[in-house]
Amino acid sequence: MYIERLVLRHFRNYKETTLAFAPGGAYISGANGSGKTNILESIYYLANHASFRTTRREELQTWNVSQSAVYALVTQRETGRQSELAIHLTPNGRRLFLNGKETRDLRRFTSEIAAVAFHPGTMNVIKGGPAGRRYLVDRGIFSLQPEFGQTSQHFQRALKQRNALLRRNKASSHASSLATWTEHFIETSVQLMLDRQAHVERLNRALETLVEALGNDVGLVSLQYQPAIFAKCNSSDEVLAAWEDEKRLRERCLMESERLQQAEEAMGQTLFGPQRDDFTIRFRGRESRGYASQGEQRLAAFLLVAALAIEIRQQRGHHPVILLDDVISELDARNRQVIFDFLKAHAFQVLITDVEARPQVHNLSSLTSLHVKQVGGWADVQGGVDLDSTPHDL
Ligand SMILES: Nc1ncnc2c1ncn2[C@@H]1O[C@H](COP(=O)(O)OP(=O)(O)OP(=O)(O)O)[C@@H](O)[C@H]1O
Repeated sequence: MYIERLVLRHFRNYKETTLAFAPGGAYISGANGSGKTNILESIYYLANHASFRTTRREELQTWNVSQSAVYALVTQRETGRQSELAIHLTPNGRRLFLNGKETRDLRRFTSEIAAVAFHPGTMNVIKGGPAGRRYLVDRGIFSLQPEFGQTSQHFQRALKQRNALLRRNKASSHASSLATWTEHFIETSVQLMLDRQAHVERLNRALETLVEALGNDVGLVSLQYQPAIFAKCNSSDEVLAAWEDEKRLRERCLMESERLQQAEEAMGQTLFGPQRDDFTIRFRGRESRGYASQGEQRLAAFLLVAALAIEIRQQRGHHPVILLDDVISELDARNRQVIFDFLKAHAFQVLITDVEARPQVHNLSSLTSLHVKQVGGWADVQGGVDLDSTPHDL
């Protein structure tokens, strides 16, 4: 799919702006702070219902404004079918609209649009702590299976409830409700872990194919899932057996809950489960955080995003939009070439931001040029596809 038209209404520093994009995408230039990333963020938000730089929805809305919206007219490349998607941000939450009608069917909505982003924060998956890696994996699963949102919500609720119980002092009813919530927590944990494991296996297969197709000795990137419940387990046979039998995974969780019971009661929080999981990212067979150079780490992080894009295309049947924020100037010529080779090999729509307008320098002539500047505190966009060539009222 590609975005043909995008309307931003009171989204960050956009008051009321309509943009038209070519199927190949756009090279968006502008000074620091002009509003380039805001365009990419709005598309990512529409597709993923989350921003890649904040968890606070209010931050996306123009300061002191209570109603904001992002609209997109998207075209499915394969069939030419068009649909109109919108997210309204209100003080009571977000509302989704598909072809002008409000919908709560997240699966139907997200089947129309997909987007992946590579931005400065993506590097946290390698340089930062486990939370960033869990986020990368969980968001990846959500992009492929929107129903994963429910799995994750059920798990978070069970964790919150169990933590609340652990914090309360021991009453006679406490033990039985803790046992009930432990059982529920383990049930939701096992589902989450199985989804994570399946996603890692899928991504590793995609990475292998991707790296082979790119050739030129790019270097293999792979992920290894490290569930916290196995941290004290010395037998790899036991770990393998647990992945093959859900019952054993449950038993392992229960063993951990018993082992950590006293510590949990003393600290008033859950000390086992997937909220403590981690993933190892390997580049050329070695742990990338410790061994890979800055450039190699950047390349590894990009390849993880690219593999997800390929998986989305394969599983959902359409091409996601690729959002590259502020990363081109950070790469050396060789790594840049890897990215451009990847983009050339697939018919993705790509939006690239850069402080300077230099699509020709990078041989990206299929992209139209947009330039963003601030006028009176608002973003103003010049250039791009002629709006009259896509006559639609959004
Ligand atoms: N909620 C908001 N309401 C109004 N303006 C906002 C809001 N959030 C951010 N801004 C403004 O948006 C601008 C930042 O936009 P953006 O992050 O897209 O910049 P950029 O062009 O990508 O910059 P850089 O090149 O530095 O990455 C800043 O001027 C900031 O003050």
